[in-house]
Amino acid sequence: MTDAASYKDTGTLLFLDNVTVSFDGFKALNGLSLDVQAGEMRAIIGPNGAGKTTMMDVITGKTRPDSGRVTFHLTDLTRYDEAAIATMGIGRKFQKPTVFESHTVWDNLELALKSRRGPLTSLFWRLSAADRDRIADTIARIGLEAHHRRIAGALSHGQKQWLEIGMLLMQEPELLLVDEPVAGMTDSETEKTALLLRDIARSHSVVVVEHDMNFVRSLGVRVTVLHEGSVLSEGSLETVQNDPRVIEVYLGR
Ligand SMILES: Nc1ncnc2c1ncn2[C@@H]1O[C@H](COP(=O)(O)OP(=O)(O)OP(=O)(O)O)[C@@H](O)[C@H]1O
Repeated sequence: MTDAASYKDTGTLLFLDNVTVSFDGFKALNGLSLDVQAGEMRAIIGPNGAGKTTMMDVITGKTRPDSGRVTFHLTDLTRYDEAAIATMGIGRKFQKPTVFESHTVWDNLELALKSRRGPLTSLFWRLSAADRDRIADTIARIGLEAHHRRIAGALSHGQKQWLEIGMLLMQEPELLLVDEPVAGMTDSETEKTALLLRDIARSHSVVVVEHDMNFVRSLGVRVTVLHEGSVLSEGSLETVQNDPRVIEVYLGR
């Protein structure tokens, strides 16, 4: 049985198969293989330059690999562009929040919902009661009930990050890619973000890249350590933290 077949049998949602990406001869990803199960939340850690961002770029179609395959539900993503991949159900949240600062929390979520339905529809389209319920539910989920009429620009950094996660949820992605969500957050915001992602992971698959080990610990999920463009170690946070190779290249520095 090939690798691909065995992954399929165990419910793999996303499979990076021996992916290599070179920039001017330098291999940012070097034979990277990784699988994420349907319904799983996976944390990706690794030192600066390990290839984490490049990996996200390859999954979302921003960067094309030199070789290897990236499959989502057995569809080879390397044949599609960013817009098509987003439509297939992969949503990405970049490190810096990109909310519409001069719009309210509610309007940001409404815009995210409309943009999913396409520019032409959104010109004439009115919110249904079900749409309003979805926006209200999402506001509750991201903990911004008391702030829904506030201008996004007036929110704290953490609240903006949660709003952007909410905007991502409005697009109903099956898989969320979340890049360093707690960078710059207070401890209390970090704890709330872990709870939010754990809640989201009950109904979505999630890949989260993060440097903050306390945050990764509180997620309580399988961890993949990247180093020099490939997987160095994988398992629980405790397992990878005790792996001598990880200690040498990353945690022990
Ligand atoms: N467009 C590019 N051109 C040239 N080199 C690049 C390019 N993008 C990334 N690299 C290099 O590829 C390597 C992997 O970069 P990448 O950003 O994926 O790492 P990372 O794990 O996300 O790091 P960090 O934690 O610092 O964000 C780095 O050495 C980086 O300098």
